[in-house]
Amino acid sequence: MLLNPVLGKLVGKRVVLASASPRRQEILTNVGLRFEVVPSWFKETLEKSLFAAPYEYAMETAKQKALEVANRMHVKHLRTPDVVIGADTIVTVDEQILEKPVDKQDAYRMLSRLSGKEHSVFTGVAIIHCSSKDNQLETDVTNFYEETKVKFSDLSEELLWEYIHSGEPMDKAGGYGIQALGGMLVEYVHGDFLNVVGFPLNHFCKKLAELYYPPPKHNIQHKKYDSIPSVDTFENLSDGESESSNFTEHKAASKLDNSGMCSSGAIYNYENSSSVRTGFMVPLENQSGVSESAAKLPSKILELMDGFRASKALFVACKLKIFDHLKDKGPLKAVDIANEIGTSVCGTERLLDACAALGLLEKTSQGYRNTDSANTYLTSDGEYSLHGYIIHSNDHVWPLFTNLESAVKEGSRQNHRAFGRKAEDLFKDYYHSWEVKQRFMAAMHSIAHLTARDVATAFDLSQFKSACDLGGCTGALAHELVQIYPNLKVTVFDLPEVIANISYFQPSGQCTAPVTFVSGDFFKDNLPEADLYILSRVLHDWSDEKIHVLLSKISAVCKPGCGILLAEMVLDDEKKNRSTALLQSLNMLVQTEGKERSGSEYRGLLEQHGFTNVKIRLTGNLLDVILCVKT
Ligand SMILES: O=c1[nH]cc([C@@H]2O[C@H](COP(=O)(O)OP(=O)(O)OP(=O)(O)O)[C@@H](O)[C@H]2O)c(=O)[nH]1
Repeated sequence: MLLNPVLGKLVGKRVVLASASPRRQEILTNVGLRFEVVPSWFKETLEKSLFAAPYEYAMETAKQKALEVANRMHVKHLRTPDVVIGADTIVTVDEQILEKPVDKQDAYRMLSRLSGKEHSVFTGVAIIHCSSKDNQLETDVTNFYEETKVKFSDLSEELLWEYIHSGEPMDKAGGYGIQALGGMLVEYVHGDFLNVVGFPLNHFCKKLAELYYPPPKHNIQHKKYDSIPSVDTFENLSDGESESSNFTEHKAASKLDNSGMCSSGAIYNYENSSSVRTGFMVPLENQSGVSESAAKLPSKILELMDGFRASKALFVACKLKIFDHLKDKGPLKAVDIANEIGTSVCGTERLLDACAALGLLEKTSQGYRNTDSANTYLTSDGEYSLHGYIIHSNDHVWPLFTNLESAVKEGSRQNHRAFGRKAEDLFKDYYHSWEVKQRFMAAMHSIAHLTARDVATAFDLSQFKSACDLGGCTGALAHELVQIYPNLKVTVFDLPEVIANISYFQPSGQCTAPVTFVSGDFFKDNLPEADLYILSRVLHDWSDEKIHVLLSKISAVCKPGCGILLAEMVLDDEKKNRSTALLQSLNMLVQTEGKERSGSEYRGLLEQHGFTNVKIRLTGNLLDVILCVKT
């Protein structure tokens, strides 16, 4: 595909759009960019008089919007995004900056200023590349702006007020939307139309091209990307592995010395106008016998084809406790690690090398050591350890997924094939042995702990005095809730087998008094009284029929004003965009009678039981949150 190699460089990265603007979301979605939306909380209150030019104000605001999201995600989500995009659109006329009108009078003031005149629309954009070093967020900011000139016709008072009463001006810079009714006010546009709508796509692609395809060294002084690379240049911008696909590599590449060796040791060939990393070239002979890169290498498909290898390497490294073994130690040689854990040297060395290449370990001439992420997430005893979930994935999910074909053919769970027995009840499967129960609870605990803050803060829950976390397992979310809402009393309600086993997972040195554990089966037993019922990763386990049973029980004990908080991966209504959630739905197919559902599907289920005012928040973390109240 000729058009997408620049945006293709963002594939596989965690890209976040720090904007609530539906127009920006649409512009970027329309060109196939995959991203999460995390609206910025940065207030647009920078002192305008401090800026020499209006575009500097827009660029700075865009930067602050994006930095706020990058910082928040780094702290709250414990998962640093790779790229955060922020934007700010302003209109300038008669040396005045116009932003979004605060009310109809303000819209009138703006539009009457624009009537019959030419004005400028500036959008400032910030592209922030993020990384985490020693748990500190590191950011690399690229900032630019685009200007478009727009001329309005003379607008009569009547037209102005009719337009204002349409409601369109209110959330738009300068008080008009050029893409809709506001288009009728416009005599001409000079420049990028999408810039007026809120996002200068063309300039954005050029910036990405500059960042990801810097000009060859001998051209650096002369060549300026003053347009998106022409189409034949795009062909050189292969989407395959022959190009360095990573922003930091390009940073390194731009520091090349004369030997053609960059600081990371990769060799670059500057003979051609497109710089290529020779190590990843797949030489092909063309008719004139000249080698050229396999430009159409289907890297995405190859990545998917081999994805299971990377998963399994991670699983085995965790199972063998390699990250535990390396924790808090200097680099260790493969032979020492192999001797310690009782494995072959040749096999261990290959596994360690693969883990290093996957970014899980660092390899130096002295040996291997953990990355910061490995210390945080892959050792078995860290506060935010995912070890339990990884072992569960290896021992439980993996055998089930090997039967995915049968699950798809039969439309049902595959426990009998994977484990040789048909569990009559979903959770009986986990609780038949202490070891399996411990493993399952550790898995549930690690995800609940990692997502608890986002779930607890997605909505302001301070109006509720008591909450009952149905199926709340080890209480990870409950403990987070009582920290955030000190007046909230939380009861965790779960099966007796679970409640009997929670002590291992309780936070140490913390007052746990406000969390109470009650055992019972939410399908069979009376539910504890509460103002708010929480169902986190519960509904996805069950069929619609069972969900109706549960919701009608909750509805029966819920007074008006009481609510339900759901935490699930919420699918988009068309079920086509959120691959992690869609794969999770396959996961539900192989092991449960449930599935992941869209926002509309959850809304439909809840409304049937009198829970209205359904609000959905996509958190950008693993679980999204839905809040509704009983009317
Ligand atoms: O012709 C149009 N002009 C402008 C717009 C929309 O106006 C807003 C501009 O506001 P801002 O840049 O502050 O962005 P917000 O919407 O507040 O979202 P953030 O979360 O990014 O701050 C923007 O939405 C433009 O799309 C328009 O639609 N048409």
